[in-house]
Amino acid sequence: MSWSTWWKWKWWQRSAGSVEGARWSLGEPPPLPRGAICLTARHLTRTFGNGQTRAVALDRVSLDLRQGEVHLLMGPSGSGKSTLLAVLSGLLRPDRGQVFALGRDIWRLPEEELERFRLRHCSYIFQGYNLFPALTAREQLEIVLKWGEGCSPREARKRAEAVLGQLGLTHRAHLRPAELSGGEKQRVAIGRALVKNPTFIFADEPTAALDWDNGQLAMQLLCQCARQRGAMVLVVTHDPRLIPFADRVLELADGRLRNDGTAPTRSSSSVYEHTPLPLHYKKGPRLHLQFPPKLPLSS
Ligand SMILES: Nc1ncnc2c1ncn2[C@@H]1O[C@H](COP(=O)(O)OP(=O)(O)OP(=O)(O)O)[C@@H](O)[C@H]1O
Repeated sequence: MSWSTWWKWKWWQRSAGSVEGARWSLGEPPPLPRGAICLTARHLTRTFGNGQTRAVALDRVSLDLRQGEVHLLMGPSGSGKSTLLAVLSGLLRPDRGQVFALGRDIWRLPEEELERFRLRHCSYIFQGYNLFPALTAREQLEIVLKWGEGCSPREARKRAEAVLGQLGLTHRAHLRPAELSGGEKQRVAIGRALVKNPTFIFADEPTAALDWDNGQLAMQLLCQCARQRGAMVLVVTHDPRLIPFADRVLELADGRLRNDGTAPTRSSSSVYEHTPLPLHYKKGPRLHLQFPPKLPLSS
């Protein structure tokens, strides 16, 4: 391959949002193989309040999370699930303990570097969608690319449209959140999480506000992201019906891990692959995400 062909190929990878291209541009090592430990927590402790109102949300929690796998974090209300997700994802500083992500102790990074790390590697999905009311579905995705990666408007639009197309939302791209159904809003939120090709996806009760059909669809999208794109997915949930989608299930009780997910769930990928789509989605084409999205070579 000549130098100019190589350069064009690298440019295309980068502009197409490919992980390889993005990593190359950051001078980072190649991605870890599926199943490799990519995020490690050691002895995490987090309390809120003091004196009589002191609550121990996390009590010396240690765990390992793996590339390309879907992890469920379960436990009773108040057991510390959201706190653990926030600490692991760089949103909430622990009182004690360490979080190693891609070999870096994230809570030792300077604030600016931590922010860059979150922007580049982490995506968040919440029960309440957290969409901007004034932006259309397409703009919700574009803003992530323009603001987070400094993409040109043209490139951002192309990538946003490609992901919305794969989510079956092309015909809804011009609508604002108030004009979308709950399931569509969650698909936009998932699209916004996926469009930047994150290394880690953190989802807090992503299916809680959805009916079961849309909940399954949301989980299928997250599973595809893990399987095809190699993302580490961590989902906080109360819903045991999501267990068949997971590679590993971690259980918290009173801020302590009952099990650390070391034992994988029964062949979850085959369960996932054979989970039928909800009936009304069978009428349309089956959703298959591709990472990076297929984009035309000419811009
Ligand atoms: N900002 C806060 N201020 C005070 N206490 C808090 C705060 N956030 C969490 N806590 C306390 O920490 C503990 C764990 O809360 P957390 O929200 O992590 O649990 P959870 O398992 O996610 O609960 P749920 O399933 O109900 O969302 C609870 O006792 C909670 O009251």
